Amino acid sequence: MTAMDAFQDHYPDNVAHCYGCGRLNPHGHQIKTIWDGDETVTVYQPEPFHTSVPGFAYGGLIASLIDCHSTGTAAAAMYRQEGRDMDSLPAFRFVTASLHVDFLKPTPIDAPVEIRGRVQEIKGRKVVVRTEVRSGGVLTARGEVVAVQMPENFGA
Ligand SMILES: CCCCCCCC/C=C\CCCCCCCC(=O)SCCNC(=O)CCNC(=O)[C@H](O)C(C)(C)COP(=O)(O)OP(=O)(O)OC[C@H]1O[C@@H](n2cnc3c(N)ncnc32)[C@H](O)[C@@H]1OP(=O)(O)O
Repeated sequence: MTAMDAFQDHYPDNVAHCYGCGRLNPHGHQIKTIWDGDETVTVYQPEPFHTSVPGFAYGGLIASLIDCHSTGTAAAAMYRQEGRDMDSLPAFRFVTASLHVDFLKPTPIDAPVEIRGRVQEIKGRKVVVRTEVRSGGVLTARGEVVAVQMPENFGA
């Protein structure tokens, strides 16, 4: 893979339909996340229909971006820890066990948001990711996600 490939571009087709991050979901956000040193970065431009209070983004959008940025970060961190290529099998599939968001300031809707994540902990099947959301360089939200490798019997 090249340095600019997004993590989500490597998700196998059968897990590429997520509303937040699936490249095969035409109605979804289709976020793209890359490494920047030890941090991960996603940049996303909200649309006018993501409005909460006019001029500002809906909190659910911000939570969704944090969520999928973090599950992607969790998968990428596992590959990095094991020194594996992101296209190698078996794939590390992560789902969200816990999503915590602090909304610090309103997030403007008319400017790109930048989400940066750092891996806080990797333990067994669990990865904890801390994220910060900025608009125009201003910190507007913080998140913490517990991502867990999807069990074989997921949804059973
Ligand atoms: C970059 C490379 C790319 C290559 C390819 C990659 C492949 C693709 C990758 C990705 C695909 C895309 C996927 C997108 C996903 C987007 C996000 C979503 O919207 S996901 C939908 C919403 N989430 C659910 O529906 C989960 C429902 N919950 C469950 O199924 C279970 O509760 C699950 C799997 C999350 C955990 O259940 P257990 O039985 O497997 O896990 P236990 O053994 O209990 O816990 C493991 C560890 O996690 C902690 N944990 C579990 N639940 C927790 C919670 N709620 N809060 C805090 N910690 C929790 C536990 O304390 C434990 O940690 P301790 O080992 O003790 O340190």
